[in-house]
Amino acid sequence: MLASRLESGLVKAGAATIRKISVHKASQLAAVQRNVRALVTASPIEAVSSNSSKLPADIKSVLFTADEVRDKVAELGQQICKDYKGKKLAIIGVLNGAFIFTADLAREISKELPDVQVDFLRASSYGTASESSGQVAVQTTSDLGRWEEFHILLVEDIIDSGHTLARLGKVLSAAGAQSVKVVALLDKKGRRRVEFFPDYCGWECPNEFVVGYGLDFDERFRCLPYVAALKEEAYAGSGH
Ligand SMILES: O=P(O)(O)OC[C@H]1O[C@H](OP(=O)(O)OP(=O)(O)O)[C@H](O)[C@@H]1O
Ligand code: HPA
Repeated sequence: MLASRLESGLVKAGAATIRKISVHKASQLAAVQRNVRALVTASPIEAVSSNSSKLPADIKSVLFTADEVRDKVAELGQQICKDYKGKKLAIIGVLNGAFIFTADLAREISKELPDVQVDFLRASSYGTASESSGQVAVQTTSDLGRWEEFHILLVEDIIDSGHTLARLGKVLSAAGAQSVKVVALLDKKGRRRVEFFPDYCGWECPNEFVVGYGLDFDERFRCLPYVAALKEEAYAGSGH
């Protein structure tokens, strides 16, 4: 009798424990499912940018988040589509810094203007320093004469001293395109050495050395999904 009461007590206690465990497991499972869903639906960009504790050591702060950059690129793309409707448009990205901006902008523009053509040229004046040398080395990837019937939009990540775009303007106007305009994601107006005004601009940029979304310091940080200010100590002595 005692044994059977004990047994039934244990069975009841066991059932309650199992119920408790299953409720606990179910809520744990739901939490895991929620996390997995969030990871699957969030782009890698959102996953990184929403967690500021994951900023790389040399990064001071995020100036423009991945979401803000995406919205800005969409806005610029829509404006460009309106302005170039019915025209033969070629967008030419300035390597290396504008490689991500050019790719994103091209996809945005091609929603409305599917015949937009894309090319790149390389311009470099900084080397491993953070101050422009003023000597802009330009390399084209194709014969610029092919753009004679096109309206060209140069795509830049940032305008700083203005040396790069002043030089590229001269190179491209010699190519005989229908028109040459410039879209820059960032404009550091306060640092101009040569007068230059972009036709389209994402944001005015504070006087900080910025990296991410294509922009580098000494070839680092280009693939960050946001635009961030570098800590001064990271570039101290390099001239900025
Ligand atoms: O207005 P400026 O003073 O000329 O500076 C702007 C240019 O400087 C950077 O390029 P960089 O020469 O560093 O080469 P990169 O694009 O390969 O990083 C940037 O990507 C712009 O192209
Ligand atoms: N960051 C990266 N590249 C640059 C900058 C900057 O602030 N200014 C000019 N080239």
